[in-house]
Amino acid sequence: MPSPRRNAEGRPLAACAPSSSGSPAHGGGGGGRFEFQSLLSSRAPGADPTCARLRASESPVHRRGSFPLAGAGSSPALPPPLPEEDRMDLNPSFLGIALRSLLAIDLWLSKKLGVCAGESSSWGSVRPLMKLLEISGHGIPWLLGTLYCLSRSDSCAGREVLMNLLFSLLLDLLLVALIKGLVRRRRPAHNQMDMFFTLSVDKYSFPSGHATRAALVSRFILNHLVLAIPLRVLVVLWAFILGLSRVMLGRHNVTDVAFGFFLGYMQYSIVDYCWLSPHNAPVLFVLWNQQ
Ligand SMILES: CC(C)=CCC/C(C)=C/CC/C(C)=C/COP(=O)(O)O
Repeated sequence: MPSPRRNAEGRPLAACAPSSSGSPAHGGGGGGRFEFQSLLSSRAPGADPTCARLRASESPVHRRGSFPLAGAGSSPALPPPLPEEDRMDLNPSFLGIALRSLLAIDLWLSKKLGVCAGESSSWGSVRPLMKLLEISGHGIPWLLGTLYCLSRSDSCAGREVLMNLLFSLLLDLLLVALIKGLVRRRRPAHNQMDMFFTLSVDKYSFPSGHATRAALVSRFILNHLVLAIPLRVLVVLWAFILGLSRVMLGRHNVTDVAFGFFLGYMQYSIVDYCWLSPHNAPVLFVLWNQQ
């Protein structure tokens, strides 16, 4: 006898749940993915409390007079209670519903905004410009640029700021790689994996490394460079457009970028708190000065 279909948590799906595995709507599939599939399974009629009530009332065991009788002339026997895990499925928590709704909106909006995901997309002609923007937020140019400026800097204050920028960029790479490896959310199905120089964890999309870098670097620049107002506005605009371009290119969902901005912003607070100076990290500065 075929075993019943189960949802992402391994709980049995009701018979009226639509079959959803392997559909392109689920982003190409992948082990443990928490996307439309779990959304459908929890909203499937079998998991919906209203539907469950309806089905229960249609069920032969619930029909008046059709219960198996406990004994001749006695009252009808009660149906056996549902197993614990089924009861949990029939009563999804408010948080669960809110998260699943957010996820559905996220996937829908990200697909709608992915207008440069391919050359044939509606804004396909802007794709080269978006890819240029992608390079402006890539880790390699930022790391190499900071190292180059450090090697050319002849003031103590300049070296201190650059040393901290280098520390920020490395911390960012580490944290993003760690979270991507833990969360393992696949990139959107409409993404073309044609990015310049990626690490193995970059097959995952949560959070967006470009968004974390954009928020971190722009906050760093605004706090440590004396810039005229128009240039400050330009820095903020760059960060915002870079984040938006990740979704337009189809690289990310909106929540990857939103969380990336949040993480980058918080990373700057960490850097600011642990600010490296010749007083608290003399070895670093002495070593660099000997270069
Ligand atoms: C020192 C070291 C390990 C440098 C690696 C720099 C590097 C390859 C960074 C990857 C940058 C990248 C492609 C991030 C992915 O950004 P998303 O916005 O697509 O998450």
